[in-house]
Amino acid sequence: MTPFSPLLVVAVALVDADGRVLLQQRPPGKAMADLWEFPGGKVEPGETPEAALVRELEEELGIQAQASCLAPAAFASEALGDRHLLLLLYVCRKWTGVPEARHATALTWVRPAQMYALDMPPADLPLIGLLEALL
Ligand SMILES: Nc1nc2c([nH]c(=O)n2[C@@H]2O[C@H](COP(=O)(O)OP(=O)(O)OP(=O)(O)O)[C@@H](O)[C@H]2O)c(=O)[nH]1
Repeated sequence: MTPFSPLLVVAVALVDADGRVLLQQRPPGKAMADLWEFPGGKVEPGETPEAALVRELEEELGIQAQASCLAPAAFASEALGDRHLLLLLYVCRKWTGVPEARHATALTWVRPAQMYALDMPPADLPLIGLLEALL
């Protein structure tokens, strides 16, 4: 039997002072192009989830967050092509710098209830209600 080897991805709901959450739009030409997603990405071998998220925030948005400011919030478990995605969602309210779209097509700040109107990856859909309850 093939061992179960999930794709481990970390993502974060960056929450501003008005309770809005940052989403970024995936660029054209990539899988799930144009969908709105939480900043984040794959955990590399040997990395902790928190270190991976700190790295992704710097790479994707040019902001600095401390691992201690990343609060584990929810997770998603979803088939993704021939893999199985485990997505760990953190909440973060404190960072340094102003997010800029270094990889994404665009950024937007929205309340969780507004996410239902956006096209998001299937794994993210159950996370919207959880964020509504949480924030
Ligand atoms: N960052 C992020 N990834 C998500 C979300 N939802 C979701 O299904 N994913 C999936 O999780 C994986 C994230 O890995 P990634 O960001 O490193 O990969 P990528 O496809 O953008 O590009 P890459 O493999 O060229 O780096 C992608 O397959 C992405 O579609 C989300 O809300 N945020």
